[in-house]
Amino acid sequence: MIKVGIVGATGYAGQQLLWLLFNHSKIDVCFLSSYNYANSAYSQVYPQYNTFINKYCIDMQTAEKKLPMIDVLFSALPHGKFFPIIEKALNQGVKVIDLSADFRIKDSNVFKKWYQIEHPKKYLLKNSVYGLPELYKEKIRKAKLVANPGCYPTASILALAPLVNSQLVDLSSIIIDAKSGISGAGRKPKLSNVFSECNESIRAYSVTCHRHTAEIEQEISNLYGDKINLSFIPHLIPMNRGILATCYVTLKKNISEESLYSLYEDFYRDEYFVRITSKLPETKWVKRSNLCDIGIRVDKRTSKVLIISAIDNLIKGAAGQAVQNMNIMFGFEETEGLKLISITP
Ligand SMILES: NC(=O)C1=CN([C@@H]2O[C@H](COP(=O)(O)OP(=O)(O)OC[C@H]3O[C@@H](n4cnc5c(N)ncnc54)[C@H](OP(=O)(O)O)[C@@H]3O)[C@@H](O)[C@H]2O)C=CC1
Ligand SMILES: CC(=O)N[C@@H](CCC(=O)OP(=O)(O)O)C(=O)O
Repeated sequence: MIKVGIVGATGYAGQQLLWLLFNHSKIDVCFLSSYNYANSAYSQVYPQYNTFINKYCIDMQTAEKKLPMIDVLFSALPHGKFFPIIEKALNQGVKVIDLSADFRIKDSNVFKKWYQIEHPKKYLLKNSVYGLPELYKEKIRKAKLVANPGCYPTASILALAPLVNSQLVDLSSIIIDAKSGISGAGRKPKLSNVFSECNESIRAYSVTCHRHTAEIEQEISNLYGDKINLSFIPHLIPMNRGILATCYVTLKKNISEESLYSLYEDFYRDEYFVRITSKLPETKWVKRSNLCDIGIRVDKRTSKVLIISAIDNLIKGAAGQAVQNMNIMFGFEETEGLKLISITP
């Protein structure tokens, strides 16, 4: 059994993480931190845990004192709130999995441009590993600090990786049109996320300036071996969870849909959580699972390739991927606690 602490356990991602860890056979959860609910019973915040989780939430100062008890610390705090404690955890030999964006962008100048702050722990960036297991499994195995990817980047990078890696892509052509359910914005109340503001409506937001553009570009450029700029357009849609990313790419030469399917199947041959599907993905087929479904179509009239991916933003896009990373870091089966499939309806 390994001992786990979660800071930010009362947010949507933290709660989803606790739900997954509760069903994991090798985990003992030692503490749960909250900001507004410190000293409240966790089951008061989320009554579905009544009789199952008897713990009380603690504040960050108390969490810090409990670091010597644990083997791994998950942070599901908002960006920027984890910096004061991360060093203390690492210095005490605690492995860290950070669900925020604080350690995803390797170049601190790029981080400053997109997050508008000077990175306060630059020296930790060189040792952080981008936690996308389908690309970085061996590095994750040895990592002490894993930066869990964002939800949109997970869906987008997995959709584009095989094609970009094959060097077939026209560099200037990539457009990602992505849609997210509202839980992607977290539990913290915000007027624009209120039911009557979002229901029966779809809106694009942060067009040309969403911070995930930098994260996707970093990984796509690494795969290609040269700097790639791309267009990323997120949309908010009126459902609780799920992301659908439609990626438009022009290839340097014509290639059949069948060959593209073979390319993708080969690339993800050993990856349990990626399914290459002939039927086009829908969020409902991956909801509440750690799966990423990917479908491909070639538009012969325009020579464009369309790659469509679907994930659950809170699982493969956050907590499930974090558990997948923990499994790899601690030598457990990668799928432990994550063999979940969607329920219909
Ligand atoms: N939602 C999603 O789909 C995804 C989220 N993420 C990332 O995961 C992290 C958590 O996101 P999410 O769960 O959506 O956010 P929420 O707003 O739902 O939760 C944030 C959590 O952090 C706590 N918190 C907030 N401010 C502070 C503070 N100043 N000091 C200490 N604790 C604080 C909150 O406590 P309390 O509730 O008690 O106030 C809560 O437990 C973020 O970094 C986000 O970017 C990553 C991928 C997907
Ligand atoms: C719908 C919605 O608001 N989504 C969030 C992305 C959440 C996420 O995955 O990303 P981070 O971990 O980088 O915050 C947004 O657009 O900021």
